[in-house]
Amino acid sequence: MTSLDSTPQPVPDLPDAAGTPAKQIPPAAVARLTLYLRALNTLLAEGIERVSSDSLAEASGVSSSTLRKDLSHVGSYGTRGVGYEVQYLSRHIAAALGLTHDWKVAIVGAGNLGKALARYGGFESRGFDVVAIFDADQMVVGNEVGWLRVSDVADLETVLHRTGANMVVLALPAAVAQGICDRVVAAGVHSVLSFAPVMLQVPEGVNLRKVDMATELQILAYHAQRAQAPGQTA
Ligand SMILES: NC(=O)c1ccc[n+]([C@@H]2O[C@H](COP(=O)([O-])OP(=O)(O)OC[C@H]3O[C@@H](n4cnc5c(N)ncnc54)[C@H](O)[C@@H]3O)[C@@H](O)[C@H]2O)c1
Repeated sequence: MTSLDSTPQPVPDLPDAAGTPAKQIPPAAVARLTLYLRALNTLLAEGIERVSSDSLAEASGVSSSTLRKDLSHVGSYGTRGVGYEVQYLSRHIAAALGLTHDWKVAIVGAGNLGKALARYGGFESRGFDVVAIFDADQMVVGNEVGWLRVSDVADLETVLHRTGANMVVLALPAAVAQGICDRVVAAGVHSVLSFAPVMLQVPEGVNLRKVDMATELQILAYHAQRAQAPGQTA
């Protein structure tokens, strides 16, 4: 049994741009690749075709040497004096991160958080299609959330299969999260993102990520406090 928290975890067998399995990319580098991708997509939207490693590093908030090392994991080195071709590199990183797949996301829990996530328009442009939202409360089932209608969690397995959902977000109370997670996994979904404030257990081979804003705020508070302490630099 494995249980992961929001600490970046090793990502095995990421495919390279050609779709063949590549060697494992260190978790911290995977996290930074998402930053580079975001910066590259901003450049693309601005019509910029080439970028130097220094500029891309600056836009991503990392050093040039870190950027070059991270990009070497996806086999993309750029050309000295010419830099990186923005569209090519963006596609290359997206492929390495598995973002060229068709991800269909189902949300379980149509409360404050679940509804906000379902209504957020920014997932689709990044390749994540929200295809279903569930709740157990019969006052909520059948309600419209964005363009979706809330399904009864009693029909979880049927709707997951019908919609082809391959990722599930848990926006549920802690007390029910493990039971729902078990059903999701038994239904064949192997990627779960949980907002529930509880440690979940999943079988080997299932990727579980936990988002915990309170922990992130505590880490931020720690750094802020250190920065304010006499003799410390930010
Ligand atoms: N990780 C974070 O940063 C973060 C931030 C905010 C909230 N949360 C957590 O996310 C969860 C949702 O928060 P919220 O504010 O949306 O709560 P909420 O009470 O508004 O929504 C929870 C929803 O889950 C539904 N539900 C309860 N049992 C269910 C079941 N067995 N199957 C399906 N649906 C069920 C409820 O009917 C309700 O609609 C909570 O556990 C909360 O603590 C985490």
